[in-house]
Amino acid sequence: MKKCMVMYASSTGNTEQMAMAIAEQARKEGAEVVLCTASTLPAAELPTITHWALGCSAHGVEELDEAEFMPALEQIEPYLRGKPVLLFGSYGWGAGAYMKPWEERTRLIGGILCGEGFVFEGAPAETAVEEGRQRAKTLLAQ
Ligand SMILES: Cc1cc2nc3c(=O)[nH]c(=O)nc-3n(C[C@H](O)[C@H](O)[C@H](O)COP(=O)(O)O)c2cc1C
Repeated sequence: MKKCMVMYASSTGNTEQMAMAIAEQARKEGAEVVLCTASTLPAAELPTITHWALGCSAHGVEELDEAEFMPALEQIEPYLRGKPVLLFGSYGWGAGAYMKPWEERTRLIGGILCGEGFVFEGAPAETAVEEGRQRAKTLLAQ
């Protein structure tokens, strides 16, 4: 049984909207889904997860959210080795530049990236939500 964690941090709800769409699609693909925020990470679930969808918006100067997201990501990273990982998140003005170092970091710890990190501007438009659903399908097909 595939078990997908959709873990995210979202200050104004933009990345959260995408997390919901990805979680819904993952369920449609037949996976058990654990949907949580970075601050409500259920640590006991981590060893049981087979597929990962991790969402964080652009923070700082093209960085991940240090306060809420990074502590959860650091807890999760040991479990990403050899597993399919979809990265996603919303940005405001930087065209998603923050995603590249995150992709590299994920590769270095042995995560199997499900394509490039998926970025979208502001609140996700319906076209972005549809791409998110497609990304979730691709993730769960691995
Ligand atoms: C403190 C702070 C820092 C930000 N830094 C960036 C940035 O470096 N690059 C960027 O494109 N957007 C930046 N943004 C904009 C957010 O990424 C953008 O508004 C996004 O849609 C928020 O998504 P969320 O509601 O999921 O957190 C920043 C926003 C805040 C509040």
